[in-house]
Amino acid sequence: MDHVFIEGLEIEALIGIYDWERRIRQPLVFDIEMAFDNRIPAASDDIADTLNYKAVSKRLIEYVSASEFGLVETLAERCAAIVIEEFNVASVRLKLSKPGAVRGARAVGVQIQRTRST
Ligand SMILES: Nc1nc2c(c(=O)[nH]1)N=C([C@H](O)[C@@H](O)CO)CN2
Repeated sequence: MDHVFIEGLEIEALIGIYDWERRIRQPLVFDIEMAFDNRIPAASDDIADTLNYKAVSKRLIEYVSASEFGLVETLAERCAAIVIEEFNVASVRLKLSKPGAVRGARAVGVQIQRTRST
């Protein structure tokens, strides 16, 4: 299966379980891999036939910027659902990193894989 990917998409959000985290915005980084048959846009050379990574990025920036969840698990799940439902993607792997959240670690976070239920 082919994929369309978005790597290192940085978005600031209000996220975290501690009081101090509810008062600031923190950078989050998304790495997203979406299953898609790229043979159709490759044959037509038409952007309308693609899974448009710019459109997906724009939608996630809008959603994540306005979100206020406590856990990265919750935000990752909602973002995967947006990709599957709004962009008709059959399967998505999404890694959500929270850089600098834990002293000594470059980043912490979650990685999930979700498949559309038919
Ligand atoms: N599995 C998780 N562990 C932790 C989370 C989380 O969202 N998922 N969040 C925190 C704090 O908000 C942390 O990021 C602040 O340093 C701790 N553990």
